[in-house]
Amino acid sequence: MTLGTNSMNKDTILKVDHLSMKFGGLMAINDFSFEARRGEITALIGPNGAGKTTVFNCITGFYKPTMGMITLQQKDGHTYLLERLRDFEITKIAKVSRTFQNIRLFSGLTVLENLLVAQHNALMKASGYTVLGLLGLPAYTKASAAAIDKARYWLDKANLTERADDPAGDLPYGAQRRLEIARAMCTGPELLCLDEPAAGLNPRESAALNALLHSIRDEGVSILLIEHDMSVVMEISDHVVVLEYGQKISDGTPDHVKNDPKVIAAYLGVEDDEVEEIEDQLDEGRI
Ligand SMILES: Nc1ncnc2c1ncn2[C@@H]1O[C@H](COP(=O)(O)OP(=O)(O)OP(=O)(O)O)[C@@H](O)[C@H]1O
Repeated sequence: MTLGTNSMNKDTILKVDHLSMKFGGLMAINDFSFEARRGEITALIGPNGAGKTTVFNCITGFYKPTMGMITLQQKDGHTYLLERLRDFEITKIAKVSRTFQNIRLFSGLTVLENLLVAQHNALMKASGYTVLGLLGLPAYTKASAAAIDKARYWLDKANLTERADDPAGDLPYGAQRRLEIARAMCTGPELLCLDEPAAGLNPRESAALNALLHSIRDEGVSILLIEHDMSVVMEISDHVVVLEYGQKISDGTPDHVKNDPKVIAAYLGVEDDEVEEIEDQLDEGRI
């Protein structure tokens, strides 16, 4: 659902208000609110089972939240209530793209073909949805050239140009991850949501991923990611939000969050008041 324009701060791209999600008797997300700013990398972190994927699934339309509002504000000021859109509308109209924990490429298609398939909607629109359009309309020819240019651009950014004609399934794991992100970028998102992009990567692949994410941010695209690898989170994020048992326990810069006793307690699985004692023991080298 579009809200037209509104009075939200123009630097906010995503506003999650009082989100709750219940599975039967389990309150997986409980009154969770946060904002992601435009042009920033925001990381959503928390221990296993904290509710990160559930929040992602609510934002990207895989789940309908039990309660709450998720507002996406585009650069031109148009806003959409994501919980009222269907998942394909979230990509197409609200311009939110996502990747998944498990790689989902067309492994038998080439790297380039994967990037062209992602632009299928734009190409079909230019064809007027007719075979004649596909064969002769100048609009289609123009759109098709633009799709190839965009694919080339993201191949280069993802450092995959040399592998363009290879089947996607033949790429090493880290390159497949970058291809998935390049494919999501070919849909022209304003917000890119990444579910554990660094999972299973070696340090070299992880560095290549960080470089790609920084170049995406530098183009003004906002990124929201779930990540377990704290070195990745601390290195690339501008803003970190921490969830525990479906509730927000911390929100701020990577430095702020890293030193927040509530976060340390959540990750170590101890009570808040035990944190100071643990910090002393760490300082004294007793643990
Ligand atoms: N479809 C579902 N049906 C029932 N319970 C669910 C469903 N999806 C998630 N849950 C439960 O909701 C809670 C939050 O799960 P979620 O997967 O969102 O956490 P997470 O922080 O992403 O965990 P992880 O880091 O392990 O991926 C868990 O207790 C999980 O078992």
